[in-house]
Amino acid sequence: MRIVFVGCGAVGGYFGARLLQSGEDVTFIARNHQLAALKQQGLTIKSIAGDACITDIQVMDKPDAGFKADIIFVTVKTFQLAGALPAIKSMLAPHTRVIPLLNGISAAKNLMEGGIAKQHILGGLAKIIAKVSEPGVINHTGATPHITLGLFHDSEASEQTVVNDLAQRLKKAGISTGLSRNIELALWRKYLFVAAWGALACVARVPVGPLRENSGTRAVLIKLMQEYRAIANSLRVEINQQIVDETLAFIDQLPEQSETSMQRDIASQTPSEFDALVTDALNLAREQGLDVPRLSFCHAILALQLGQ
Ligand SMILES: NC(=O)C1=CN([C@@H]2O[C@H](COP(=O)(O)OP(=O)(O)OC[C@H]3O[C@@H](n4cnc5c(N)ncnc54)[C@H](OP(=O)(O)O)[C@@H]3O)[C@@H](O)[C@H]2O)C=CC1
Ligand SMILES: CC(C)(CO)C(=O)C(=O)O
Repeated sequence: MRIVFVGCGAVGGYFGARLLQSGEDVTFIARNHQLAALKQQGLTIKSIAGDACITDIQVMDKPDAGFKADIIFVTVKTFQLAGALPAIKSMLAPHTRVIPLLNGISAAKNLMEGGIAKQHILGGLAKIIAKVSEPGVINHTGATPHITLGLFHDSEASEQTVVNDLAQRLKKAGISTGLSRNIELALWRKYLFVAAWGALACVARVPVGPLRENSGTRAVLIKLMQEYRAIANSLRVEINQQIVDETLAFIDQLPEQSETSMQRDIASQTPSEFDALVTDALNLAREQGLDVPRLSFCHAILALQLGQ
């Protein structure tokens, strides 16, 4: 099975490397410094789950003519998805399945709006705390690396075979893998965590420790999570109080200094996933006629800072 990762950053590089170690046929579509480093020195993983150094990587900046994939994991950032579409499209054969591992709840929709037919797309999400520390080097510092796969509610039931086969390969590679019967809910659950925490953390400009310990910001965080929950519920995604409580409990046990990638990106004035994590949610709330005062506040402050 030919597995391609479009984007070889923290997520693509980590999971691609683990699949390579397990003997899978993996190709990366990469660019810039990462492309040069992968060609010259290979891929190095520095990880709390064990280091790895893999030379002789199959990597291209754009797929060769006629190069087709069986599985394409999309592992670029949300604002890079449109730019990755030509590479994805050129690797599609009728049986190819495309699995976005991006944060947010709109990647599948954006792939479809970008011209990728629905039958090619399966659901997925990644959990890991990792970053590219220097070209060719992925630093995994937190969380058990995990991938959840699942069919969308309107996918063909026969697609389950593809998902099951891929899950077996991921597990064989030592990757914690979950199969979700409700991938929309799983994506929203992750969204509730990373977007609500991220939006407030970007406004407050503090790591998670002070944000959750200060009674004022903790109260705002809880209300903001309820607003994300209300948006999900208005779309018939069953984020319930138990999920909100579990998400808060998860935030409560993160290392004090944790920050979200959107927070780091905004602080360093590099492009961020603000549109996918904050603006998308606000637009959905407006479409549904919901009053979301904390989300509106965070959006207004951040949009102003970002010059939008
Ligand atoms: N990092 C983490 O711990 C986690 C991240 N996520 C999510 O996963 C997604 C990916 O994040 P992450 O891996 O951190 O991001 P990175 O920035 O580390 O990696 C993205 C990579 O894709 C490359 N890229 C972008 N467009 C193209 C293109 N058209 N062709 C080839 N390569 C391209 C980028 O290159 P360049 O640098 O040159 O732009 C970069 O190397 C995001 O949605 C993120 O929110 C989810 C869970 C955890
Ligand atoms: C899980 C977490 C918080 C890891 O960095 C993330 O997905 C993000 O920061 O975007």
